[in-house]
Amino acid sequence: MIIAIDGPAASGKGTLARRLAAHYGLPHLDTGLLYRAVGAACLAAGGLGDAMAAARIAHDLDLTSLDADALRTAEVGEAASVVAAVPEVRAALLDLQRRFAAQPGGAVLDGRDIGTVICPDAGAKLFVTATSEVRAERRFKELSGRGDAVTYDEVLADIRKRDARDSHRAAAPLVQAPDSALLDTSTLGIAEAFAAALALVEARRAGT
Ligand SMILES: Nc1ncnc2c1ncn2[C@@H]1O[C@H](COP(=O)(O)OP(=O)(O)O)[C@@H](O)[C@H]1O
Ligand SMILES: Nc1ccn([C@@H]2O[C@H](COP(=O)(O)OP(=O)(O)O)[C@@H](O)[C@H]2O)c(=O)n1
Repeated sequence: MIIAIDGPAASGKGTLARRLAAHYGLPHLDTGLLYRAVGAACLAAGGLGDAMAAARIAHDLDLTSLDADALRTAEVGEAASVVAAVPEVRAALLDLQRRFAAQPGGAVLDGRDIGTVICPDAGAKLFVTATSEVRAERRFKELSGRGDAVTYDEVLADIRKRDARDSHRAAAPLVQAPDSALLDTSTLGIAEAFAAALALVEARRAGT
């Protein structure tokens, strides 16, 4: 079974994807990390202005060398969102994601376009969301907890700007797939959100 999980920044999709993958014994791919890795490499190479350089970096991306912790900063999130709007970058990352999804037994992938573009035939699709204030609070706690010098207001502004860019770009915009189940986690803790996500996936498996 392929489980596709999409949603805006810090909605909790990665947390749910990891838990669902552990529950079903499936491999998990955090596709945001791919775009973060391309964004970080562009920053290191001098900037985000060269779309073709970004596409080359995406094409040569080595999945085994991703440093997830180093990539989860606000600055890299913003850079990821900029390079993610480049169609050639998305095209360069397409096969890798589809191959991951095609593993025997299935996989869990989370991102922005999994249910719409990468795995349109996924057996279960979730669109995870929460209010921007709740998401900013969660991301603020996460980033300040690891020692990043950010304020709540900066995180909220960053999330709003990134969501707007991700939703309004021409290439694979962030949009809920019509056949996905909506899960709003604004008032749910992690355990409650996981229980709700599991119930939605089980309902899809049962064909209800
Ligand atoms: N339902 C929830 N309640 C409270 N905190 C949550 C919830 N879901 C996720 N979090 C926390 O919010 C932060 C962002 O979650 P994450 O799963 O990384 O989101 P995303 O993958 O959508 O960016 C993490 O620190 C995570 O532990
Ligand atoms: N499938 C995906 C995953 C991420 N992305 C881009 O990559 C950025 C970082 O994604 P992420 O999932 O790591 O971000 P968070 O939701 O964790 O903040 C997003 O803002 C999107 O611009 C995308 O375009 N498509």
